[in-house]
Amino acid sequence: MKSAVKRIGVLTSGGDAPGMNAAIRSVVRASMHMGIECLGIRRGFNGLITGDITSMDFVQTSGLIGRGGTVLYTARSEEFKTDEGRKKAANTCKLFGLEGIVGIGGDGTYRGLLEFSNQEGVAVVGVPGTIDNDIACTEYTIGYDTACNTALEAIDRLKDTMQSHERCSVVEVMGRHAGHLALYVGVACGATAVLIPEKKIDFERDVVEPIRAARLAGRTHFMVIVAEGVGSSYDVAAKIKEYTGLDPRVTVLGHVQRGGSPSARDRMEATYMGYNAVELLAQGKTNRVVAMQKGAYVDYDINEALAMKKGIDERVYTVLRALIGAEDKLNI
Ligand SMILES: Nc1ncnc2c1ncn2[C@@H]1O[C@H](COP(=O)(O)OP(=O)(O)O)[C@@H](O)[C@H]1O
Ligand SMILES: O=P(O)(O)OC[C@H]1O[C@](O)(COP(=O)(O)O)[C@@H](O)[C@@H]1O
Ligand SMILES: [Mg+2]
Repeated sequence: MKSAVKRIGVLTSGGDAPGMNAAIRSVVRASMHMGIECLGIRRGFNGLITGDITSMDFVQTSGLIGRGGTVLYTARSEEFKTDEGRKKAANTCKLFGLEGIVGIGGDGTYRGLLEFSNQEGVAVVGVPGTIDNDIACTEYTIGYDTACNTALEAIDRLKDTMQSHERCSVVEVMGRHAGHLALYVGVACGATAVLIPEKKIDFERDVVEPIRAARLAGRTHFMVIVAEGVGSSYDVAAKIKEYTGLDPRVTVLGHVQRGGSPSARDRMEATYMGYNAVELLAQGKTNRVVAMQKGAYVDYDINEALAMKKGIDERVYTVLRALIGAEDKLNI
């Protein structure tokens, strides 16, 4: 098959995620395999505006599969949200002969790609990369598995010292709009309570009662997981003190969750999705995003993808509530 594009660029944008490097490697090598030249665009959309472009080849992508972060750097570009910014980016594409862009990032990155393609006619494909797993069209985003495991490892360590001191721990997990990470980690660490932005919080029901139930069962240390999007974990801790008399310690896991060598799953997803993205451009397609649905790799129109909504996995939430001894009994 002859490729529809001869030269493309790859960029990473928004918050970084473990596995972005593996995706870059895959995009570059898949391109070479399909007879396409792939250039690296540094610093997200800013690099497209300023012409911050670097050549990429087989050797340069060697060793990238296991490296955290993104060698292309990432950025949040306000200028790209303007017509003038995108016009400058289009001139960069003309100068370097870029006919297509693969953008690895979150929903914001998809919006940027869409605006750019609509305004300037450059072919674009998005690859889902964010630890938040909050992109509606896909069950999985690159980085999520590693971030879950990183958070879990830290929480397991915290649990040791919380157990020794018979304390309550409040742990803030990343996710400014989404609670997928907090919920998953909460279930996996056997948390006493989990607070996520998708669920309206009744403090007595969702925090105090689970702590009480654990105490009545003989437990003397408690783990409360709070998603960033819920608000300040310090406020949650102060409220626990007020309601229970416990003196919680707060840990904000923060950006440590975004670092580290990607897990096997993230390396695999990044490699597959990167390959699929290049294949779409080679086939002459544009305005697509690669995704996973029911465990299979698929792709969507970006408009369609951005219009989709994604809630938390209600089944996981139900199981969590059941296992923390919440009162909402099922009628079976
Ligand atoms: N409506 C938009 N028009 C143009 N560019 C956008 C738009 N929304 C987001 N972007 C670009 O995408 C970048 C990344 O988006 P952001 O929401 O920060 O991260 P993520 O891609 O991880 O969701 C923004 O900094 C901006 O450059
Ligand atoms: O890097 P910053 O600007 O501190 O942003 C923090 C945010 O980025 C994330 O880590 C990832 O979000 P995006 O992938 O949408 O950029 C969020 O969980 C967190 O709220
Ligand atoms: Mg986002």
